Amino acid sequence: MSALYEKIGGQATLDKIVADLHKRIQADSSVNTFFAKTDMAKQRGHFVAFVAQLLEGPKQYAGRPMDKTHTGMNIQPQHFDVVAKHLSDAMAANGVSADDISAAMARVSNVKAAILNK
Ligand code: HEM
Repeated sequence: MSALYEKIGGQATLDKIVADLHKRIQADSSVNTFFAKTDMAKQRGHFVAFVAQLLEGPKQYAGRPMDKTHTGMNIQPQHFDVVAKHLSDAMAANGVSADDISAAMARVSNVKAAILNK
């Protein structure tokens, strides 16, 4: 079990963070068009599993790799930054400390290259 995954409150907190993140994304016209045809309930499950794994929690992500998932979307750095900011705000809103948010976001930035310009 990872210190970080446990520290932020484990699965229960992560579920809340990702639900909150999706609300923020859907309310933001600079990124919500990307998700127009997405089944958000299904995507939420995948995202929770992926982020749990990223934080060294249980290995349960069984979705597609990041480059394949985002193929054809032509995601630009500004889109990535908007989604990353919503994720960081969602963590803060759910009681994650500033230090833990920084550590989590450093891991999220590791997947940036796999997601951009695909
Ligand atoms: C912040 C880092 C990001 C991570 C860790 C991430 C992770 C994921 C994961 C795990 C999935 C589900 C994969 C699957 O269904 O097999 C997914 C799907 C998706 N992502 Fe990302 N993503 C990120 C950033 C973004 C950004 C910036 C955008 C666009 C602004 C985006 C757009 C999408 C869309 C539209 C889908 C759904 C595809 C579909 O409907 O099948 N993602 N992402």
